[in-house]
Amino acid sequence: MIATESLSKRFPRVTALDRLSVDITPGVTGLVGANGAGKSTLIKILLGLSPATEGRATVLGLDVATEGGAIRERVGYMPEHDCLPPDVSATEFVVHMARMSGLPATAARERTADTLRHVGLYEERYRPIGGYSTGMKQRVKLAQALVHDPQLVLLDEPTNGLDPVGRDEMLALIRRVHTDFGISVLVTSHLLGELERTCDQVVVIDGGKLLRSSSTAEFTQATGSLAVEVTDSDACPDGTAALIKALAAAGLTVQPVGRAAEFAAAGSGHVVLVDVIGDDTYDTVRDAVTDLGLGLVRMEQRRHRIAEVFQTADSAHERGSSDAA
Ligand SMILES: Nc1ncnc2c1ncn2[C@@H]1O[C@H](COP(=O)(O)OP(=O)(O)OP(=O)(O)O)[C@@H](O)[C@H]1O
Repeated sequence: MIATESLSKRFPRVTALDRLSVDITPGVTGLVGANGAGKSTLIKILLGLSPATEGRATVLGLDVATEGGAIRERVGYMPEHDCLPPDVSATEFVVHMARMSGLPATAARERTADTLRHVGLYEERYRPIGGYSTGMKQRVKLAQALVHDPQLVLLDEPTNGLDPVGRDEMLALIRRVHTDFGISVLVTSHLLGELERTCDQVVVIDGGKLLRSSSTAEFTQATGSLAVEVTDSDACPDGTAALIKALAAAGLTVQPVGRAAEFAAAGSGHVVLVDVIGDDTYDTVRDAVTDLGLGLVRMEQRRHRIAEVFQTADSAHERGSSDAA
């Protein structure tokens, strides 16, 4: 769907993209990188709006250097920054954008109504945009990217400025753009974690260079540890501590509860991580829980979080540099 080959973009003082080669397949793809990593620069090159200094790129098989117009007919773009006129309503603005994309007047009005309903802005669509909340403005930006029924949308930081609930709603909406309409999505974010739930593929860039491009499933593959959560009982007022002791006595390695912060954040603090050494580890855990008379809330294979993949790489890198030093 998108392919870049040794793509570079140099500004006088900074190299925004540095020989980036990546293949992006249809579906929902996250483009992750810190501020200044080169995400917006890449999007502008892919739209044919800004020329690359070196290298090549194609979008839907079209060359960004020579076929920018054809690309923009087939691709929707949601820019990062606030760019909406405050004095017109969402309906007026999105109809205008649909007309600019070449839709006839009636089709533009119909598509606008459908698209605004889809992004959850139906009730407020006749009010001036200047009075909208940040979340509503982000939805208008998304609607104008979708209104001409593109094959692909490029969404630059669509969750920027949103609170946690707004972020979740926007991410769910982005997922539905693909599942309900079959439109492929490239979405940028500086937050690795939020794309893990939304994207099929994640591309990570840093300083304009590709760090990694993998399917989300590869990033989050199962680890060798088991997350176990138990209840307390009258006989064992601290069920977790009793379980840790029993499992250690049975020869299993139990990691400190503090490592299970992601589960604690989800509302359950009593999780222990047990290293799986074979199929009988599951039986050992079950038997220990039963012998102690505790309730087993869950026993599940733990998966990597994407951020951990990079933390591990960073600490290995730091260890390497201090060894060298
Ligand atoms: N027109 C420009 N002239 C000079 N430097 C630029 C220009 N556009 C971008 N840059 C620089 O290129 C680098 C990459 O910028 P870019 O906007 O692509 O990053 P980003 O990953 O999108 O970050 P952000 O999320 O903060 O926008 C930055 O160092 C930026 O300052």
